[in-house]
Amino acid sequence: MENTSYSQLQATGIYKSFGRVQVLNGIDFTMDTKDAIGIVGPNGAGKSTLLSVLSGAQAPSDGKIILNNQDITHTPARQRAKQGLVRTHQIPKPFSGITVFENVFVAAIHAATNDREEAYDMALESIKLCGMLHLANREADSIGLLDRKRLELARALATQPKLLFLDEIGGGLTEAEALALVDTILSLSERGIGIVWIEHIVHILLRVVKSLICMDSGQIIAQGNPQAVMSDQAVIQAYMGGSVDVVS
Ligand SMILES: Nc1ncnc2c1ncn2[C@@H]1O[C@H](COP(=O)(O)OP(=O)(O)OP(=O)(O)O)[C@@H](O)[C@H]1O
Repeated sequence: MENTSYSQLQATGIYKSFGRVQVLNGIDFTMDTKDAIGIVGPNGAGKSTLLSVLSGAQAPSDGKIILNNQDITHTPARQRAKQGLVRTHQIPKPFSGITVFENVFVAAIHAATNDREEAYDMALESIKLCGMLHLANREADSIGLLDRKRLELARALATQPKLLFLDEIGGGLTEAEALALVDTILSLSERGIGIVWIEHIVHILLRVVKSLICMDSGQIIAQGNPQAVMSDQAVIQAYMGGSVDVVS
């Protein structure tokens, strides 16, 4: 599952409003398969909405999204997944009534290949990578939160992503559980999958990402070296003067 092909995503002048509420306010964002980027920011900053717009779940109100020199601004999420742009969700939503393996297989057959044998192999490798082989035949409904998060990751991996967007995949986990996920995510980055990870547990995030973006009120207020971003005055102010957890 080594990702050898290069992919570049470029979003410029992204705006998104819901009715009168302006949620994204002129975002410029560029990444490629070499990147591991974290996104932080206070609640309501627009982080999840940005991932939705980049992955195609929601259309921007204005702006342009280019993937490998091709305009995908109006390309639906399912098509973007086939092009290698995939996101996980804050609240994992496995298909109920089927097994862990079947959940991952469905993802592979929908986004990666029409060949059932190939989809089987992709699903198996994704499940192994996420340390879930022992749970492959369990009903997806019956597993705990950490394993549901792993399943969310395995389903995303089975689509053979080039750029993977993780939305608070550590949320709700204990410290030890979140650390267990870090190793898996690091191995994906090492395999050449570009990672964008929104996470409130910053010291966990900083174990993986090489650069950090802080958003507030629909804008990027700081970006670059993670430690520099977390000690930036505008970032500290955005967290309402409170100190930001950067212990690593
Ligand atoms: N579908 C929607 N309709 C109306 N408002 C929305 C919709 N989706 C998001 N919003 C609003 O947009 C703002 C940004 O939400 P978003 O979830 O992107 O923020 P976030 O930075 O990811 O927050 P959190 O860290 O709490 O998850 C919030 O005020 C939210 O209520």
